[in-house]
Amino acid sequence: MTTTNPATMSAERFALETRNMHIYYSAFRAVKDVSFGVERNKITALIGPSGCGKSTVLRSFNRMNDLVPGARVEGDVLFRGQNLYAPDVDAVQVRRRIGMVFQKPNPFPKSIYDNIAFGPKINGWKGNKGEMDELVERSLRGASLWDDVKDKLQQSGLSLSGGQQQRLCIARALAVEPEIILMDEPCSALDPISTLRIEELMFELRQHYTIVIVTHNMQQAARASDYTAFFLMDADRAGQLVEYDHTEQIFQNPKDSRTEQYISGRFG
Ligand SMILES: Nc1ncnc2c1ncn2[C@@H]1O[C@H](COP(=O)(O)OP(=O)(O)OP(=O)(O)O)[C@@H](O)[C@H]1O
Repeated sequence: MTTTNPATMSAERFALETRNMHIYYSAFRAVKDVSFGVERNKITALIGPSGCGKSTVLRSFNRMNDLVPGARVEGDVLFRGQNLYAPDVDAVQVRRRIGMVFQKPNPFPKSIYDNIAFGPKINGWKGNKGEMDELVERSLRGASLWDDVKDKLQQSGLSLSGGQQQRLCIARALAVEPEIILMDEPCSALDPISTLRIEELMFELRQHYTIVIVTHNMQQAARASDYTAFFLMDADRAGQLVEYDHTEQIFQNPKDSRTEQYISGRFG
């Protein structure tokens, strides 16, 4: 049967969709009237000058803003066609299906193995030890870290290099089998080689997951994303979406002159 309902069609195409989304911190409107769809199994980069609301938008995608007193979202944020902010939606379940990797690698002060096993366990993991071993291996392989750590799974996650710690955090996110991975400047604390490794990893992960990344690094957005959303503050300091398109289009032939000025380094 062909689907003709526009809401269902957009849920099939988009992993996430915002419609007239406004985000406030108490009385301050940080993000104004943002509407766009995040394509499934693609990498979408959010770019724009400091303070334009990139992280705020990213955090709205898995209800991380709920943890900030005074923060509130208006409008719709749809995940599989369902409003993430509907009263019957459990934010903890949302965060299981929409994982997050932060700017600074933040492994738990536990063994490498337990860093991975922790999430599934608190989510009510029912398997046996052998199955957990498999899940740990699969997650570490998924984050391209298995070969580095397979002989030292009981060592502390904090003993790894910065780039390895970030891949451990990605493995930890994968362990709870999310559909979407949000990354907030995941490479800003890493050296160029570790950065490239994470970018290669993102390309691999794209086969199975949808990725949204906030980055300050324009080269990174240009080389490592499929779609780019460019945000800018208006006169009231509220972040607005200026342009959203294929990354190639944004970087080679942007429609809005402000995008052109930003990517050519004339402001921000
Ligand atoms: N917890 C908070 N409480 C109050 N205001 C906040 C909070 N977090 C962010 N803001 C404000 O919301 C606006 C958007 O911030 P946000 O961190 O989303 O921007 P950004 O584009 O990610 O910036 P940067 O690139 O510097 O990380 C800014 O004016 C910021 O001061």
